[in-house]
Amino acid sequence: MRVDVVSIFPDYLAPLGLSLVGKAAASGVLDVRVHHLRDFTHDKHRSVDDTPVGGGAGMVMRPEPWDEALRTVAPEGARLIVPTPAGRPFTQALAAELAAEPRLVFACGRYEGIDQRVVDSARERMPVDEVSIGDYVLAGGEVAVLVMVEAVARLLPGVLGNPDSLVEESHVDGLLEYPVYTKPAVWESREVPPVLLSGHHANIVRWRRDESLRRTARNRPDLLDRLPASSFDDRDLSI
Ligand SMILES: COC(=O)COc1cccc(COC(=O)c2cn[nH]c2)c1
Repeated sequence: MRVDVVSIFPDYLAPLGLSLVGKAAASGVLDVRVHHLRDFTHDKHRSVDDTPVGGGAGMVMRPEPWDEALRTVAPEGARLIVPTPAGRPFTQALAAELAAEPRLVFACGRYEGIDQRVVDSARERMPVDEVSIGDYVLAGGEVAVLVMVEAVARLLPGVLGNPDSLVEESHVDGLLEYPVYTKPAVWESREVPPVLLSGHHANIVRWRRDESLRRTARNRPDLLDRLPASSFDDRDLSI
């Protein structure tokens, strides 16, 4: 997979060279390229923003540099992702969908945002997703890109040491993951739940499912509404 990122703060994307994503890049599974938006300006001050039409506080990113950057960086066949508080939610399902794409381009907005005509124009050339990583406002899209690239990269074949860990994790089966424990069996007088030491695989599976349901009911009751009724059969969900 090739990933291009356009930003006025390209150094913000340096962490993509580290750890998991860095290894994926080194192994050739992922090819990440970061571009400076100002390289697509032609005025003396390399300006990328201007005052908002219609008034209002702050500045808006000008269409010309973005249009040139995206036409240069994102030829046919790429999918454009624009992080924005006004976007559709970024979910594990969307991460899995993006992991199947050959090319992704991320546009990092700053200030009050990018002139909307850039997005409208790009939609005529390629698929465009305006995506939110959460209901809060950041100073720019760069951090959201780090989040999304990591969530996507870890799904790529060969990136995770143990791909089995992708099966039982939060949001894969619609539930939150059960609590996990390691040695020692007793730590600071706190025992690991005995069922996990019992060696009864079926009991362990059931306990973990119950804990997932309990944790989901406590932290994310909204997720329970989406589950098929069969998910609950005879379970007691007392939290
Ligand atoms: C058309 O899209 C745009 O103009 C995007 O413009 C901006 C402006 C300010 C900040 C951001 C970064 O995204 C978030 O804050 C964000 C994403 N998820 N949750 C919060 C993006």
